[in-house]
Amino acid sequence: MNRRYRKTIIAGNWKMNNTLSQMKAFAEQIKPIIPKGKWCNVVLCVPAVNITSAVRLFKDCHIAIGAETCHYEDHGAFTGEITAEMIKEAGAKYVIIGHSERRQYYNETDFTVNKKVHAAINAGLIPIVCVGESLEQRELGVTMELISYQVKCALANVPADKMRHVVIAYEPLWAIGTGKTATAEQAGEVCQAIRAVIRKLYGAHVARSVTIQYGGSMNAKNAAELLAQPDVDGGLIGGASLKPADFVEIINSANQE
Ligand SMILES: O=C(CO)COP(=O)(O)O
Repeated sequence: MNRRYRKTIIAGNWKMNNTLSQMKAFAEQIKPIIPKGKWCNVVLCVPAVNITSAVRLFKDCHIAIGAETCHYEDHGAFTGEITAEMIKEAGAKYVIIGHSERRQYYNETDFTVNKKVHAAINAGLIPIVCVGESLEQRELGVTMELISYQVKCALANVPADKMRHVVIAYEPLWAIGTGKTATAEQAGEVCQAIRAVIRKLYGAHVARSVTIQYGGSMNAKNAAELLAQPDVDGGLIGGASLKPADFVEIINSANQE
């Protein structure tokens, strides 16, 4: 019922996959099968070099485009990096911030995640902020504390009126690319806890409006069950977003919710 207050967002995270020609082939395959009168929002986050082409290629089928990271400064001597404004001008609407692979391999910290969230908002992009615990942390029983800490850090000094344009993605590290999905109950429980943190920070009205996704081995088979959880408002999908038929099946599951 609360879904009326917020958007369901199915977002693919292509990571370092799909060249321009592979993306063109994907677009050809998905166009005839993607549902038309959809009400969930569909996003593909693609490698930065392909953002402009992706915007053009997927316009007809109403797929919005996102980047996979951005820098937190608005310009400067940061060889190889790109700003949120560059992403925005390239035509993207979203940017993933703080993905666990960025945290693990590129020294992304809760502090830089917060700076990037601000950079994204200032540029007019919707940040998809990733949080999630490792298997060790889950086994130690500190999942909720950790998630709460990550959410609070990411949203530090973000004013309430900007929260309508912030998406949180709960991605347990042990479920990413492993084929091991969180149970619907586990996903629902943590997404509910994230909403409770947002409620404490911003009040019930804002908490009700924020889209919270689940990510981690979501696929055509398990999507419906995960998306049936009242606090799971969509998915951030890696592997299955590379296959047009599977991705469409996930979109169809979301449309039925
Ligand atoms: O990291 C993810 C999305 O950001 C999840 O990846 P998989 O769906 O491949 O597990």
